[in-house]
Amino acid sequence: MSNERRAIVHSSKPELAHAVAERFLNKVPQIIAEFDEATIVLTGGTMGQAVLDAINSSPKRDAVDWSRVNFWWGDERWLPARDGERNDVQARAALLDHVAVDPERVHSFAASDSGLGLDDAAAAYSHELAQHSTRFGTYPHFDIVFLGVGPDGHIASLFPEREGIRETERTVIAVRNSPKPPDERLSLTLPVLNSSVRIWAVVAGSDKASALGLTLAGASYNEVPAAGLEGRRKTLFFVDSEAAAQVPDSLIDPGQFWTSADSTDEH
Ligand SMILES: O=C(O)[C@H](O)[C@@H](O)[C@H](O)[C@H](O)COP(=O)(O)O
Repeated sequence: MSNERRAIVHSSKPELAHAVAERFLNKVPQIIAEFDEATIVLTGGTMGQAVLDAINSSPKRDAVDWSRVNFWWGDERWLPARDGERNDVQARAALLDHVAVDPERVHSFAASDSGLGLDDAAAAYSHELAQHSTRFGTYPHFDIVFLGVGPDGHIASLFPEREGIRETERTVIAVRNSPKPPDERLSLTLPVLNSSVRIWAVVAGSDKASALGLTLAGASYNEVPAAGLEGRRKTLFFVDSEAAAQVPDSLIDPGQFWTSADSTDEH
């Protein structure tokens, strides 16, 4: 199957969040029907949370058998377990606390008050991934990886011109001196993110236009980490019109400027 990579443009941030939520709510039941479970990697950041909020407010929310959904995170901020800036705390507040998830299927990174050091926390998550790996792998099969993209092109906690973005052996890294606060973070590495069947990057705002343009024009991933994204089947950049300002026309989905009513299309 060919690997597709393209941008799907929505007119505003709320439209964008709503459309991605609807797509998710159509896709996940199909995945569960076929494989008996669905495995999702969540992201931090404003659009990641906006999508979870939109999923939570959708009338289709309760049509999903949430007890069959496995949740992992692409990255985490190294903060205490209850800190409101943690990605998992935000995701729980936006969605996971409102649906009947199976707690054993929700895989948070360790917190800074867990008693583990940062490197041990990275090793622990790596171990947890391996425990749920497919037959030959060191991490699970992922159906959908959600990501945000920073103004510098970072994804998860993989930043431009840092070692982490070039890591190919480890599945999880500890990040220190992060350009985006907090200073310390944990992140899946690019090969793990790219192992997903689908990558859905959700990107909004004019401050992301340059990074997104470079990403889709094929910049080096060392300089623009998002340019290294390549899911096994589809790599979709769901964007608002401000973020799309520098994307070459040929890479914009022909159904561009979809309204939410059009977004039930399934790929
Ligand atoms: O923990 C985090 O901060 C992230 O996972 C990070 O990679 C984020 O997704 C981007 O920085 C985009 O964030 P915004 O959507 O808030 O710009």
